[in-house]
Amino acid sequence: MLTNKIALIAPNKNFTLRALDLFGEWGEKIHVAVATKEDVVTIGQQLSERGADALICYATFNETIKTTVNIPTVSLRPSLLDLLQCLQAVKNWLINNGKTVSSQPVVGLIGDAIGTDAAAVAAILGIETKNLSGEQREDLSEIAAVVKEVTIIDDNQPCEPVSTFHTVPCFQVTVGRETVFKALQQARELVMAGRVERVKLEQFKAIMEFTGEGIIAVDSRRRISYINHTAERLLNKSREQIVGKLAAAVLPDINLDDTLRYGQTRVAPLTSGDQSFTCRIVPMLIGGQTVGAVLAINEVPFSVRDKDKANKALDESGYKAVYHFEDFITANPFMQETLEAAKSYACVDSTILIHGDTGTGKEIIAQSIHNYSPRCQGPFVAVNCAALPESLLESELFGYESGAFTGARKNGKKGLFEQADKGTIFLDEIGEISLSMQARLLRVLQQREIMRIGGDKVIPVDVGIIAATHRNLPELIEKGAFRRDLYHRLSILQLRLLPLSARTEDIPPLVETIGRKYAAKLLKKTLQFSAGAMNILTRYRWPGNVRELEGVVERLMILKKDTLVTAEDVNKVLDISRQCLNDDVRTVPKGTMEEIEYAIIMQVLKETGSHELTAKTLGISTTTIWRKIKSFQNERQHFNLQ
Ligand SMILES: Nc1ncnc2c1ncn2[C@@H]1O[C@H](COP(=O)(O)OP(=O)(O)OP(=O)(O)O)[C@@H](O)[C@H]1O
Repeated sequence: MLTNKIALIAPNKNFTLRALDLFGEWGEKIHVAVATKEDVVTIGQQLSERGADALICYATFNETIKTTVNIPTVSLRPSLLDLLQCLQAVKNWLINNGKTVSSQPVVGLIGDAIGTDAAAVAAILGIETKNLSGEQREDLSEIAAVVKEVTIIDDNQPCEPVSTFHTVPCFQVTVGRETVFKALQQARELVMAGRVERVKLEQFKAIMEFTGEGIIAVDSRRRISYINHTAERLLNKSREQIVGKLAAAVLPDINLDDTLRYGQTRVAPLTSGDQSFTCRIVPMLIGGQTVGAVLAINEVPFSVRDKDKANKALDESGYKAVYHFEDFITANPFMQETLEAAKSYACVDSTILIHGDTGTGKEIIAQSIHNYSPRCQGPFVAVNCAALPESLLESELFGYESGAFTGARKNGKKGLFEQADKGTIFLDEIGEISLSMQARLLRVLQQREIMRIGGDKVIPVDVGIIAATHRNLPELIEKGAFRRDLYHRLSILQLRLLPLSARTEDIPPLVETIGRKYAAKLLKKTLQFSAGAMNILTRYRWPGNVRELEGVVERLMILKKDTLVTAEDVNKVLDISRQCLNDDVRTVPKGTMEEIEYAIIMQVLKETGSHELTAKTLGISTTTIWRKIKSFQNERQHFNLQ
């Protein structure tokens, strides 16, 4: 055990003796060890193990040692004043010996501790130098050929061999007493700061031991730096087995990328043996920089079997989100930023509004947000507000009590808000709901409670709300068709999805991913698209966006006998959609855009007999079909038209 908590690592015996003299003079009992380049790491580690709180290391030793010991180190090298004193003596010698300082008196500098600083100070004094620090001892004879007048060496080089090989005088730059004193002071301050930090750390650890949650800290290099007892118990592993290990090796379920790279908080399931836990991953921030992550592991009271059962129940109810952010293919920078924003939104509980045309991926984003959020274990309930008449939408959303209306179930019915409890409700086509429904919805958003139709009980609901629309809601507000207060409630966090025509760089990767998906589904080989084929695909307008693109790739997959898709193939397949539309347009009477659209939809609906097939034929979603029919009929009613 060291008596004093500070130790010095010196480069040679002379240095040691001088340092010991100084420490003796100041009444300091500092342990001084001599090291070489080869054994300095071992000596540093030994001193640290023997209880040193800080090391003062001679110049270049410090660079080698500071990353190998876990105590602070202070570098001890000649200060500028030390260099100035030595170089002034050299200058005086040159002058006294009749050498002209500025006319080629070559002064050799040897030693890593004096390098560039000495050259700079010499330049100020008008002395020309040559750095010989890289030269080997054996080459000292050659130094004589270069060094015309004087050699200056650092503390690490004894003067003797230099003077043996050539006759020029040798001056040594020594670390002065002032410099040693400053290093000692600095080491003391670091020890003090370290003590304060250690006390804080002990307090922090004590607090961490008292929290009910398992806590694991991970540093920026993804190594586990701390684990509390609860986490040891939950993972059934000891501190020794975990600390210092890579997080990925110990916790393979946990993905730290989003937290360490983007500073995001997220929640993820964590399994250990047959136990399942919920893990919150929070960034560790210092001055706005992410320097690591803290994992808070929460014991959830169900086993893997129960979890499977719960998942099965979710599967059976159909209220399950299948998409994750990775499923959203995009190479467009704006959309990539949108995905990042969506990930951040997933970590908070505010209402999110997604704008985007049909088929741009609003539902994928809504599902991904749910799966990324702390609500991911709960249900994901999607409601298409345009697909249901108002009375039905109301009873679907809020449920009803027994006998609430004729035809109501005997025992009443839970509404979708209740079914989405602890999960997320996705209100698609929110722009289509009536003003009275908007008023009811506003109350739910404000109070997070509902009342069933025919009931008098207030039921609290714990749901995340995501709404989506293709409509320009501020425009609807101006027309009096959408409540401003509801809009403000809904749009706390907003996301905008670009139409496919505004992000054509997404078309090749989407074609590839969709192609692979259908190839697997239809047990076929993947398609190769010629440059001409891809050119047409990227120039097409894609009114039905990604959904339409999916339809085109699926059609190609079915129709193609070989795997190479040419421009002609693409034109043919795109022509089917165009023809379908054009033929129908020719058969409908002239009228407004809405009237023509309505007529086309009704005609295809008559031919196909199903909303799904109509949607597929026209390259739009069933939601859009429902919405267009409904909005056309509403308008007719509103204006009393036939
Ligand atoms: N970026 C994308 N990457 C991969 N698939 C996508 C992407 N965007 C959309 N899709 C696919 O396109 C189809 C339509 O997506 P989605 O239902 O999410 O669109 P939407 O905007 O909700 O449409 P609508 O408003 O008409 O309901 C889905 O099959 C989805 O898988």
